[in-house]
Amino acid sequence: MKKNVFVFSRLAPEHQARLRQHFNVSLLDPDGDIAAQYAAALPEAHGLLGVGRPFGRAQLEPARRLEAIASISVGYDNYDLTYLDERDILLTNTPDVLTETTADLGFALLMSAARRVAELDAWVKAGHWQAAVGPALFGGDVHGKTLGILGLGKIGAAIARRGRFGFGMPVIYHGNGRKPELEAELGAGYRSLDELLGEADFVCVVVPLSERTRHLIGRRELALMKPSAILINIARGPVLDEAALIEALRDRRIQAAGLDVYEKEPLKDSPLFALPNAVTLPHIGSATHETRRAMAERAIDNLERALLGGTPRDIVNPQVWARRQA
Ligand SMILES: O=CC(=O)O
Repeated sequence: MKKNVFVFSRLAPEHQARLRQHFNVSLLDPDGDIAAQYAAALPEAHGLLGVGRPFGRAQLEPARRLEAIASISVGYDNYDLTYLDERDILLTNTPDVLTETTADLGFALLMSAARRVAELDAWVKAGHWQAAVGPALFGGDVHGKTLGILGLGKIGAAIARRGRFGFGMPVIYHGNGRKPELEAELGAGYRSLDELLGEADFVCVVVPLSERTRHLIGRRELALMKPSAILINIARGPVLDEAALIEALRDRRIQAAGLDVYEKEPLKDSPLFALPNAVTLPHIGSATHETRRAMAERAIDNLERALLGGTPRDIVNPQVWARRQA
């Protein structure tokens, strides 16, 4: 008998068709009664596929047949791993396929914030361009400036390569531990958090959200940054204390910020909207046609292996898988 899969995010028709080859598939209709659809689907589901919904004890308690969840994302901070462990529910994610695309977006934010691309685009379209621009609208250089990476994982390293080899930027980094191979490849120097904040011209936040990294950058840390420095966040909103960041941007205690993620998404009625030195994007780090397709395929592949046999490529909680094999 086919197992049941509930898809709680948008999925392209060809991916739906692929899933239907092996599973009974039900799809969340975003225009319908969301709570009623979850209530109907969860008790039957052996597998879940999608992105961006908080899944903890309260949400998953009714899902008594659930064996695996395939998240179409690299981040999985919206899952309660302790509860998944308790329930023996396997969780997979989609690393690797989004690394370069997300690094591209990080660099786009960096360039945009430094050269005021978004701000001046709006200025031109508002009809303000009457004469050659003067120093009031100048930006700052990117090439040759010091690039500070908080979290030199795969995406952090991909941003660092762009900076080092494309823009001649010295790279410094802070994270859980030293990365000798990347230090050699990038000529990167390890710094304490405080040293990095004081030295970098660009601080790129690329750490996963966890209890250790929640509000990693707050008022104290922002005060350590240079007044000319630019902060980029493509990780998760709560890694920054957003209220403290807004104050720092408003008072020009740092130069600018490039943000793709926020404490509460979608971002609505935020003081950030009034700040020309904040570039605000709608959580689009991996949002290209090619990469979203690759992520969906990787997630489906993981789910097929988890429910049909074979080892999924991207297991977040390997102890669950190990118990299942024992
Ligand atoms: O934020 C996006 C992801 O985690 O893939």
